[in-house]
Amino acid sequence: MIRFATPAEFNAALRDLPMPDAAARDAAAARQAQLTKPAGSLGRLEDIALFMAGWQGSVCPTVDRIAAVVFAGNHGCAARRVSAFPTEVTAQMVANFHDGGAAINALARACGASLAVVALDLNRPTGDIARGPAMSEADCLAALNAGAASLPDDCQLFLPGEMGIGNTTPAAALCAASFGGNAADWVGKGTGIDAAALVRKRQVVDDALARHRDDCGTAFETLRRLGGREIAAMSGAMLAARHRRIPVLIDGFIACAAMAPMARFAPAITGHCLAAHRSGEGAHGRLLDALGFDPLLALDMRLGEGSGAAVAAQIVRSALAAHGGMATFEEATVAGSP
Ligand SMILES: Cc1cc2ncn([C@H]3O[C@H](COP(=O)(O)O)[C@@H](O)[C@H]3O)c2cc1C
Ligand SMILES: O=C(O)c1cccnc1
Repeated sequence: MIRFATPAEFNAALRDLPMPDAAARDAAAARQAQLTKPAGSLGRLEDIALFMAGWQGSVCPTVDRIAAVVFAGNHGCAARRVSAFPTEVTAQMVANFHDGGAAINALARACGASLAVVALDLNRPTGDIARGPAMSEADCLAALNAGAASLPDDCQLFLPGEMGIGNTTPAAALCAASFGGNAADWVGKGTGIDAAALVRKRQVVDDALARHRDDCGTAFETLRRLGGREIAAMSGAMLAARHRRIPVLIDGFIACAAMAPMARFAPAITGHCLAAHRSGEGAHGRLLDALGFDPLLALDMRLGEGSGAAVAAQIVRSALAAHGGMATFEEATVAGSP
């Protein structure tokens, strides 16, 4: 199991990324060319099947074991009233996840995913990013490692999710530090804030950028200064997944923001990931573009929790069902192209 003992080890793990199995991908492409359909007629389902073949190292990849993990954390900057909801909701929603009543519970059940919940020090919010770093080195490493340790052993597709009142604020700051621009480019309405809260939220992000931007020289330092525990946990989990060649479906704005500092310093990190959807959060389209993702869905969801990833997992299942389950022209004695 991968573990990051120091910030340098985390940054180094980003430089040494395994690549997909090109031979398995080529074999899957050759099979696809034989299936009883016009070439390319299953569109992006065909791309998904090849993506999964490469990462699973198999001509007919399968996706029987899907794992969703929701990471939860609290944020110092939430005291600045940047969310439409109070911070107690984070812990209350964790209880709801355990009781099976949240959207991700229902959507994970629907796509056949297991669901685990990792609550990270909810009674100890991060530091206010407008005034100082979100986390100490030790706190940030602990969060990264909690994420890396959360991946089940035998998982074939990983769906990281998050819950943390206020977390679209650090997410916006991470985007600006990683890809440029300021609060006006990256701050959106989150849970549905009013105009006054939007002004406060932009101020927090601009203050945080003024304070930290020049010190964001590595992925670790960017996450430590501007992130949050559940965000760093998603980063650690997605990086650990790469080292185990487990493909990832990335959810909405916050999950993509967890990828942003890693992608800034190691653009190849996105290679084992598909973007599940474009969420309703205003800047998510811009973030997807910056990461080089073309999302599978656009359903105006803006929830988080991994909910969009769980919906998109059904598309991955369909892609592999077609790829593995269809007959070839020869098997079905259907005439191929002349
Ligand atoms: C009941 C409830 C359930 C949620 N599940 C996800 N979020 C989402 O909303 C939060 C981010 O928005 P903001 O930055 O505006 O606080 C995160 O917790 C995110 O996961 C929820 C929010 C609420 C209120
Ligand atoms: O895009 C998301 O995942 C999102 C947007 C708003 C609030 N919570 C999550």
